[in-house]
Order: sequence, then structure tokens, then C-alpha cells
Amino acid sequence: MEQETELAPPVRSILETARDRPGGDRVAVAERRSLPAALAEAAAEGRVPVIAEVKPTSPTTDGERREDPVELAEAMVEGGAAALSVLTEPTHFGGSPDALERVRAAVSVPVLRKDFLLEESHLDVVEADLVLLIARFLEDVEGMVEAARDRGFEPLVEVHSEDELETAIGAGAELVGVNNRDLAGLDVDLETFETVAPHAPEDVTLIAESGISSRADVARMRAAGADGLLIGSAIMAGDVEDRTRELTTPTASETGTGGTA
Ligand SMILES: O=P(O)(O)OC[C@@H](O)[C@@H](O)c1c[nH]c2ccccc12
Repeated sequence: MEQETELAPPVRSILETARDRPGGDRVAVAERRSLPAALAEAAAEGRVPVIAEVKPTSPTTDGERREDPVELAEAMVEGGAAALSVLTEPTHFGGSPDALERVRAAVSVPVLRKDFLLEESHLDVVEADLVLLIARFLEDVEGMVEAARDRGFEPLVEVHSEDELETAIGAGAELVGVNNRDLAGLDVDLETFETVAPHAPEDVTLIAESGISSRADVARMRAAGADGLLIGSAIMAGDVEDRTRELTTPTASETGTGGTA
């Protein structure tokens, strides 16, 4: 794990509170919904495979969306989202395990639990189809990958560099998210995905995370090899259904009919 002094102050504070948050009783998912299958299905139906994120607020967002997360989630699915991500971090993102539980009961697409999970017991707070594991914050990525699978949750291992990608692959990750946002400075650069993606083995499902805000960004990440795109702020910033529909509609270059994004 990196020196935490290198991290942006909000991220340090998130980690401090995450460490102290209680674990739960062991929960296991009854029937897991497959992310790769959902992404492939969306693509086969002519939609860009997007994981839309219910993210009420964040350290880099002004204000907070206070609607019922279930309403937001249903609007995202209506707008064409292949899967959903739900923040469960309460102090900096306005999330909750309860929101995830209710969203998962209301929709039939796979749902990712988005949080800063630092130890095994944190996995036991709520059921999800997928859990985010941030390589940078874990000493034993492989241990957490196994602990997640053991409970029936598929791990999505988040990386930000080629080194972390190697760690993730070495730990047995089959789903890898490349975060375009640097958790040290919180700045976003889509080149991160473009730089890291070519080093991933073919059989890994690759997700481009963060900073995707237009159809041009979507086309750029798809061209760089993203099997799926994780989009939060750009969808949460407007009418959620309309924004999701816009970002899941392929540009001419992606449908192969020519033209540019
Ligand atoms: O809102 P954006 O820029 O579309 O990003 C979504 C998602 O990638 C981002 O919320 C995220 C990626 N990794 C994280 C880890 C923790 C908290 C949040 C995140």
C-alpha cells in the first residue's frame, strides 16, 4: 500500500472513516448476475455497454442529489444502462448499504457495490453482484479477491497504473477497472485508460472508469479497448434517464457506419 500522505486530503479522510466502519454478519449472494454477460447483451442490442453509477455526491461534486436511489436506478435502466454501480460510502459520497439493497431488489441488471473496502468483514455488510476492490489501498489483493468470490461476489479490481494492473492480474482478477481519476490529486485524465489498457491480457474484461462525460469520450474509451464504461457524474448531473440514453447511444464511428465521434 502506498504512503497515505501522497493522497488527496478527502481521500485520506475517506480511508480513515472506512477503516473504522463496522463489518457485518456474513452475507452471500443467492444468485449472481454476470457483468460480462450484461455488457455483451447490451452491445448485441446496439447499446454502448455502460455501468451507470448512483452517486449522490462526491468530494469533487457540488451539491447532492436527494432523490430516492431506486428512482434514479430505474431511470438509468430505462435509459439503457447494462449494469449499475451504487455507492455505499456514507460520509463523502452520500451512499448507504440500504440504498444498494433496495436498488438490487428493484432492478434485474448486475449491481456493483462501490466503496472503500479495506478488510474482509467489510464485504459482509450487504449483498451485491460485484464489489469494487481498489488495488492501491489493499495489502493483500489476492486475499480480498478470494474472500469476495468466496461469498459469491465478483470482484472488480481497480487500478491506475501498469504496475497495479500486474498486481490485479497476479491476484486472479478477471474484471479490471482502470480509474482515469488519480486518487492522489483527484484529477482526471482519459489517457490513463489508453496507457494501461494495452497491457491487459485478452481474456480480461476491462472497464474504463471516471471522467467520461460525452459521447466523444465514450467513443474514445471504446476505441482504446474498454469492454464497459463506468459513468457517474455525467449521468447524475442532469436528467438521469436522458443522460444515460445519450451516453449509451453509439456514435457513427462505433456502429461502423463511418463519420467521427
Ligand atoms: O463520476 P465519474 O467521473 O463518472 O466516475 C465514476 C466512477 O468511476 C467513480 O465514482 C469512482 C471510480 N473509482 C472509485 C472509487 C471510489 C469512489 C468512486 C470511484
